[in-house]
Order: sequence, then C-alpha cells, then structure tokens
Amino acid sequence: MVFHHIPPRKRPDGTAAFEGRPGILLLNLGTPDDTGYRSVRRYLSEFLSDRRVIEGSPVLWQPILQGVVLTVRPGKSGKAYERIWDKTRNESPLRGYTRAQAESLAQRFIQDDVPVAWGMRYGKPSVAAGVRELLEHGCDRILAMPLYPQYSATTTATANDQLFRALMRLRNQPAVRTLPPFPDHPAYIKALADSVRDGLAPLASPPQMVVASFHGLPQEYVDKGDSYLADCIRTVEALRAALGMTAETLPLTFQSRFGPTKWLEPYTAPFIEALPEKGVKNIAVITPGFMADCIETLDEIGNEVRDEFMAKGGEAFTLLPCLNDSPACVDMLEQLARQDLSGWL
Ligand SMILES: C=CC1=C(C)c2cc3[nH]c(cc4nc(cc5[nH]c(cc1n2)c(C)c5CCC(=O)O)C(CCC(=O)O)=C4C)c(C)c3C=C
Ligand SMILES: [Fe+2]
Ligand SMILES: [Fe+2]
Repeated sequence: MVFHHIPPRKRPDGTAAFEGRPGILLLNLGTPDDTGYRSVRRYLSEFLSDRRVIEGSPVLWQPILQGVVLTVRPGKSGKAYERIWDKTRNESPLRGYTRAQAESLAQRFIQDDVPVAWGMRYGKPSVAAGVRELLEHGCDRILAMPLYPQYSATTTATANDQLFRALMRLRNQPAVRTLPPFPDHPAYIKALADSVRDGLAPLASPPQMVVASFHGLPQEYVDKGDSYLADCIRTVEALRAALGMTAETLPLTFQSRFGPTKWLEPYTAPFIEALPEKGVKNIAVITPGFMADCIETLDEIGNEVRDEFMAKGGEAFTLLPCLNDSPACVDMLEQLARQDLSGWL
C-alpha cells in the first residue's frame, strides 16, 4: 500500500484549518444603520431592488423606486423606526434580537465546539461578514438558518442566494446546508403556544379574539407557486390545535402591504378596525411569522393598528411579543440546529 502525504486543509489566508468543523450562520432580513433619511434610503434601495422581492421588470420599477418611492418612503419609515429604535444600543430591535439569538445559541454549542455567526440580507452586518467569521474560526461546513418559519422566495430564498453569492468569491468553499422552513415543527408550535398562554394569563379579562397577523405577500407570487401561504396556514392550524382555538377565535390575517397590487387577504388593519362595531372590543394580536419584534410588529401593529382599533371603539388591545431572545426561542433554535447538524457533530 502506498501512503501519500496529505497536506493539511487550508484557510483562505493559507494557514492550516481544523478539519470537519461545523459552524452555524443565522440569517435575517436586515435593517437600516440609523433612522436618518440617508441610511433608511440606502436600506430601502437595497431591499426594494432585490428582484426576489419586486419581481416586475427593473426597467419599469427602477425609475419608480429611484424617483417617487425613495423620495417619500425613507422619511415616513425613518419616523417609524425612530419610534421603536433602541436608543441605548443605537440599533433597531430586529438587529438587537438577532444578535442576542446568536449569542444565546452560541452558549448552547460551546460543548460541541460549534461557533455561531449572524448576517443580514440587507445592510449590516452582511452575510459575507458572517461567512468570513466562521471561516476564520476554521469552519469547513456551514449550517445556514434563515430565521423565517414560513418559506417565501422573498425572504428564505433571497437569504440563501446572498449566502451563495458570498461563497462565489471563495477558492475553498465550505460545505453548506440550509435549514428548511419549519412552519409546524413541534418545537416552534410549542414555543408559540406557550408564549400565547403566558402572555394572556396575566390579563385582567381574557381577549375575545387572538388575531394571528403574518407579513403579507403579493397574491401573484403565491399564484405563481410561492409556498408562503400554505406555510402560514400550516402554522396557524397547528397553533389552533395546540391552544384548542378555532378560525373564529384565532383568525389569520396579513399585514404590511406595500404598493397598489392585491396582496394576501384578509388585510390585518381593516380586519381589526372592523371588530369593535361587531362587538369585539377586547383583542390580542400575535405575529407568529416574525422571529423577532421589528418595525412591522412594534410600530405597524403596536402603534398604528392599536390606535385605529381604539379610535373605532376598541377597549383593550394586547400585542404579544415575538419569541425574540426568550429561552423558549433559543430552545427551539437549538433543536432545529441539532436536527439539521445531524452527521456533522
Ligand atoms: C414588495 C415588498 C415587500 C415584500 C414582498 C415583503 C415580504 C416580506 N417581508 C418580511 C419581513 C419583514 N419585512 C420588514 C420590513 C419591510 N418590508 C418591506 C417590503 C416587503 N416585504 C419594506 C419596504 C420594509 C421596510 C420597512 C418599511 O418601510 O415599511 C421587516 C422589518 C425590518 C426592520 O428593520 O424592522 C421584516 C421582519 C416577510 C416575512 C416577507 C414575506 C413573507
Ligand atoms: Fe417586508
Ligand atoms: Fe410596514
């Protein structure tokens, strides 16, 4: 038998690396660097130039985007970000919670010697920076975890696209796995159901209805095959079963519509604003599609929709927090990660 000398595996900088070390990369949407016009404009420009997000012809869309949209929207969105901004850390809640999720998950994997990094599809820290961090730790295989329980091409797929774009620049690529969506994974449904029970328990009088509001999507994308709606239905049906609730007591709605086209219905805001007239004046709202509180939950629901509900005769409006960096959320992330790291640990 002939024994060849096998040279050690190399890091991108040429130094020897560990062999067979996995790393975890949390992927999330992203957020502006600050609430000023220029930062919000830069963020929205990157986000809304993503052809996974706006599928129409860029020849038609870019003039509208660079013209009216990026003139008007950054100011309006900047004011909304201002209302929810974490002024102590000077960052958006989405970024703070994503970092906290990564840090807590890293604690769970110390014994396994698996580092955890995080990156944002739009803005900072970039996905490429997260990849670099893992490579610097000697990882030669990466489990990417897009933090979206329900699949959509506009979120999950574009996060993974960005990961592969970063890998395109490497001579020695790590092996990669991407976490599948987990709309009715038992660990996710348990975390949600527990958070609803815990959130409602201290209320003086129980709400008549718990509205489950998910981020919306153009109806056309679903018609063309995006599995997002099916995933939202899987989540809400599993959650109803776990809580012993029904479509009447736990209805499904869609928020954050953008632009004039038809999006998934029913729309959250008009749905909730019509409730007081029907005698439903005490409600809670949950946003199970969001793994972390952000502008869409804290401001759109917590401020705009709440104010309208109260103005229309509502009496009690409770917005339950997202899973955020709760131990239940980290338990869930750990379970999902261990399941998909199978064979790599
Ligand atoms: C056509 C536009 C948009 C699609 C499609 C879309 C899908 C989509 N988005 C999320 C999750 C989040 N979106 C967030 C903010 C946000 N979303 C859009 C537009 C579309 N989203 C815009 C323009 C913005 C920016 C804020 C604003 O100006 O209103 C956020 C929060 C970011 C933050 O910093 O807090 C999240 C999270 C999902 C899950 C989804 C499709 C299923
Ligand atoms: Fe969005
Ligand atoms: Fe919004």
